[in-house]
This record gives sequence, C-alpha cells and structure tokens, in this order.
Amino acid sequence: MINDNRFSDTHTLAQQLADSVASKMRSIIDSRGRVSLAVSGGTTPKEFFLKLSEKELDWSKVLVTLVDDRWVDDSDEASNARLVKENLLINKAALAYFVPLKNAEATPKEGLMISENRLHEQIDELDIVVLGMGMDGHTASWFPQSEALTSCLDEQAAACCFAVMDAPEFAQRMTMSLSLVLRAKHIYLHFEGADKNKVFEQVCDEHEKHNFEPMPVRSVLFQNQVPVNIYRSA
Ligand SMILES: O=C1O[C@H](COP(=O)(O)O)[C@@H](O)[C@H](O)[C@H]1O
Repeated sequence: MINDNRFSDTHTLAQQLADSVASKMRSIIDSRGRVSLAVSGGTTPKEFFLKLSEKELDWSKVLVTLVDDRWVDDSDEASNARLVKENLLINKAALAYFVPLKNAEATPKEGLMISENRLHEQIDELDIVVLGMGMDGHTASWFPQSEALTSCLDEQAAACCFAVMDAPEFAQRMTMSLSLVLRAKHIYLHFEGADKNKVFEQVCDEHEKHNFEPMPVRSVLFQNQVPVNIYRSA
C-alpha cells in the first residue's frame, strides 16, 4: 500500500515528515520502550534531520542507523554518517545512540562481516526506515546494473547488509538489504523537486512497475509486506 503525501515546498515537506516520524517514534517508545530509526544520506534529508532533531521525545531510547553509506571516512563531505552526526544527532537528538554502517576496514567487502554483526547484535527490530531516491531510480545503495543488485534485492536474503563496489558515484558502499528494509514497521520515501517527480512517474509506469532492476526503488514501492508513506514536494 502506498500513501502519497505531496507538499508545495521543501520546508513544509521537511516539517511534515519530521512530525510524522516523531509521532511514530513516540508511540513505538510508549509501546516497547525503545525505537530504531534507519535514515538515508545524500542531499535531500538535511532539513528533515534538523527539524527531527528538535522534536520532544525520549531520545535516550532511540537507536539511529543508516540505510546506506559511502565507504569514506566520516570526516569526508560525502559521508552519510557525517551528515547524520552534524544534522540529526544534535539538539534534543544528541542523546540518541548511533550505529554506523561503515567501519575501519579498507573496503566494504572486507568490512562486511563487521557491519553485518553490528546490525544483528544491535537492532532487534527495525521500526522506521526513511529512504531517498536517486535520479536513476536507486534507493539505499541499490543501483541499476550493479553487480550487487541481485543480492541486495533478494527478499529471502538472510543478510542485513551487502557491500557495493561499483556504484556510479562513490563506488564503494555498504547498504542494507531489501529483506531487512521490508522487516521495518514503517517505511517512508522522501524526495523533492520536479526532476525527481518525473523520475517517480517512470518508476510507477503501470507496465514496468514490477521490473525492479532498471529502477530498484520499485522493489520497496511494489511489495505487499509494509505500507510505504511517500513524502514529496514539487
Ligand atoms: O547516494 C545516495 O543517494 C540517495 C539519493 O540521494 P539524493 O542526494 O538524491 O537525495 C540517498 O537516498 C542515499 O542514501 C545516498 O547514499
């Protein structure tokens, strides 16, 4: 099921998304004492992160992790961990506990087991996932034509994450698997701008929507396990 929420500008979008995510976080903390939140990187989420970081909730009961990260040091501008640390894990959210996908190994292939074990050990349940979408129809680090794509999109995969060595930008990455993302209770897809809205029209093409490889974000949208909340702006 898809709930499509469209807003006229990026500020309202960021505010409404932060309100919705925070309210789900509060109710999950009320029912099970803690909540896990996996977020995306890239250019889109910064304002959403800032707004979420100011929300009144018990951040000491929040685990934040990433859907994917580029295999760069977290001092690097391209690091999704850096984006999260500078824009989300501040203000009230400074009390949250962060589980990075990146580790000290030289490549994601070498670091895979460390990332996998970390996710297994630290995330008993994945509650909320906020995904982005690239202009090529990728989400997380599931890229069309990547050698890792079949494994990433395998709904039966036991693995929580996969190494990606051939992404078009920042080739080396670690990404959550589709099978882990689909275990989340709530999934959001967040994007903005006319160009991404055009991409989204292609994503939703009636004849192609079950053809996941050319536009991997379809694998999240056109499944029957978890409803997806789209938050987008013009
Ligand atoms: O590389 C990535 O791209 C996507 C989309 O990013 P954006 O810059 O177009 O907003 C993002 O969701 C993903 O986490 C990131 O690693």
